[in-house]
Amino acid sequence: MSAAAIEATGLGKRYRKKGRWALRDCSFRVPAGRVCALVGPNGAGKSTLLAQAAGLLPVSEGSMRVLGERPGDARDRVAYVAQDKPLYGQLTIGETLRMGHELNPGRWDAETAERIVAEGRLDPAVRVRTLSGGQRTRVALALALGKRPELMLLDEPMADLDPLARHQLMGTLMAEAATHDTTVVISSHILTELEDTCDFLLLVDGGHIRLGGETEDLLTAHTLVTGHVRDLAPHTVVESRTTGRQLTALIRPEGPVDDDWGTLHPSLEDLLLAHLRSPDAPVLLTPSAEQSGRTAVTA
Ligand SMILES: Nc1ncnc2c1ncn2[C@@H]1O[C@H](COP(=O)(O)OP(=O)(O)OP(=O)(O)O)[C@@H](O)[C@H]1O
Repeated sequence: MSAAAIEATGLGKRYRKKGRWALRDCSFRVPAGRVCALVGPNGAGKSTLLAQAAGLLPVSEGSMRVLGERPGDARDRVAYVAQDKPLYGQLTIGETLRMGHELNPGRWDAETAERIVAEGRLDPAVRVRTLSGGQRTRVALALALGKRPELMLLDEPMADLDPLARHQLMGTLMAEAATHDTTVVISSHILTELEDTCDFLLLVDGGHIRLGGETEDLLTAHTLVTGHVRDLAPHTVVESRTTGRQLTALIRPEGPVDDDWGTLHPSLEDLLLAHLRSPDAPVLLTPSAEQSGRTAVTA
């Protein structure tokens, strides 16, 4: 089994004593070198999980290892781009990149950081406080990629970028990740963006991991069936809906599927939406996402 970039065992977080759990009982691993989509509805716990992995939020329960270390200890090798992209407004873009250089001696990739800024046609002499939301995002990603991290934690990084900039920056991000074998964990609500770029998936909902594993494996483990289906046994049913006598269901086949049923391969969107609409569907972690010593499928 390949090394893990992130491993969590029984991970939990609550922000206030006796408050609601933002994350609970999360056990999973993200293998090194993967581009992992972190998806889930608003308030699911994605930002909490990323901030914990970045070493910025203490773990309330359970444990987490990042690049084999306690999260805070791995900070030099990790780049984290938070949703609000905190940058020093009084610095110019050029000064911001110089700060990146000084904070990351021996690792800093000035050429990449400067190229990302230049591709956005940003003047290095301009102060960060005068930038638009999307332009700040570009500078934050330039800082993150300039660090040449082993792990990038990106919290909805593309949300305020125009479609062209999003496409171009996503391309740069993926090319850099592939060249340097960087692990990327990226949260987003834009499923199409993730479908094209991510090879690993974590679905968080209500503070729990619902799905985890190689995207291909998770898709292959499911089938969309339609037809005059009365009994879906022995298959595991994620979601089923009936219109008249016609039934449509997303199942995890537990053996051959009836020849009379129509079958389709689900898209990533089919898979995620069916799980989000069915919070009681059993959890599925493929072997690459499960913690060593745990079973492949946990209910
Ligand atoms: N600083 C905080 N204090 C108290 N509760 C918080 C805090 N930050 C987050 N929470 C709560 O923790 C839960 C998870 O929030 P989190 O921001 O991690 O979700 P998310 O999946 O990133 O959501 P979104 O998609 O809207 O960004 C929510 O119920 C939220 O209200």
